[in-house]
Amino acid sequence: MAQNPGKKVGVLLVNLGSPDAPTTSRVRRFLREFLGDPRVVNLPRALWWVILNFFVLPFRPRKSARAYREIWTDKGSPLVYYTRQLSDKLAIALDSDEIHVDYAMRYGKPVLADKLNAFKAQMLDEIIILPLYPQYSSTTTASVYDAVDDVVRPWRHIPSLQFIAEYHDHQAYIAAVAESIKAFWHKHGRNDLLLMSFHGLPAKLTDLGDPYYHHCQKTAALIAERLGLHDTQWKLVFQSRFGKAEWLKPYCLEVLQDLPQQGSKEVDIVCPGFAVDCLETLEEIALANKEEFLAAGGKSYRYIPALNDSDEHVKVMVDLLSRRLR
Ligand SMILES: C=CC1=C(C)c2cc3[nH]c(cc4nc(cc5[nH]c(cc1n2)c(C)c5CCC(=O)O)C(CCC(=O)O)=C4C)c(C)c3C=C
Ligand SMILES: [Fe+2]
Ligand SMILES: [Fe+2]
Repeated sequence: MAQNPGKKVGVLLVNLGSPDAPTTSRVRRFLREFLGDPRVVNLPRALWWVILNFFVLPFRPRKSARAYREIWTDKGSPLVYYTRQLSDKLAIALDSDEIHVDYAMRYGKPVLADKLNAFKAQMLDEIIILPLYPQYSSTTTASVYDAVDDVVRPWRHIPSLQFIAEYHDHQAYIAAVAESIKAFWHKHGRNDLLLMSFHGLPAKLTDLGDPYYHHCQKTAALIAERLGLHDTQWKLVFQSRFGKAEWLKPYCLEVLQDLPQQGSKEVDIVCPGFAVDCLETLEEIALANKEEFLAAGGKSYRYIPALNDSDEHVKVMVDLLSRRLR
């Protein structure tokens, strides 16, 4: 990759994170850190502290741990495994002594501060942070910015810092997702309707200036366009609602429960907002929601995997970085 000779650059892929193990106590520890982040739950602190400690953490971890056990592998959490693989393969693809590639998690391990401090010890000239969130949200991307800021604040010498804020309409990303859908259809045949499901957010965040909803709409429309789909052949939905407030609509589960009565008994579902497979895709979408759809009268339901550590995904990362490295 072309870059200024002698300039040492660190590239850090950052993903959300997972518990260390699918047990109630480890999931509780993970959720305490995750849901304690004011970017994720933006309620008055004292009120949320009471809700979190008395109504969420005593109950949710048991249920979530059960879900994590459904998708846990001998290599650990799929999210952490695929992120590590992607990072390793990106390092090989960039093939440069001057570019140091690593990965970290916003919550849990590997700890973001450890990875940034390791970059500091290597006396890099520049650090590029690439959050693995194609669509920007204050709840995810901005939280990575906060965490990086917390780490570098005490440093005397802060190198150039670049953040890749989003890539929701990046040509290589859209093409990679569309091609992965085409490849799936080529192998398994094609169902009547394609659902594109994105992680949800509290709806009020859009009014407060969070562009996530618009990014998801744009990503989905571009993928549909690239696949040559008519409006009746695909639908955008939002999954993983948490709590009682209104989240972005339409809700994935409600749509799936209604579709069979409306005559759509066959669906394929893809989650373009998830760079790699995780609890929310493998358990909620591929397992739990499938059961609900079939119970509501659906006949065929297939989950199309995330880009994960595929060569095509590595190429997306190289393409995203190439302009920054030049
Ligand atoms: C409390 C509200 C939540 C917001 C807002 C939220 C936004 C958000 N999350 C992701 C990506 C992932 N979320 C994952 C798990 C997960 N998310 C929430 C809650 C919110 N997410 C919870 C409570 C959990 C934990 C599991 C559970 O108890 O249900 C994951 C999976 C992690 C894994 O280990 O596999 C991902 C990935 C995005 C992209 C997003 C906003 C755009
Ligand atoms: Fe989430
Ligand atoms: Fe979920």
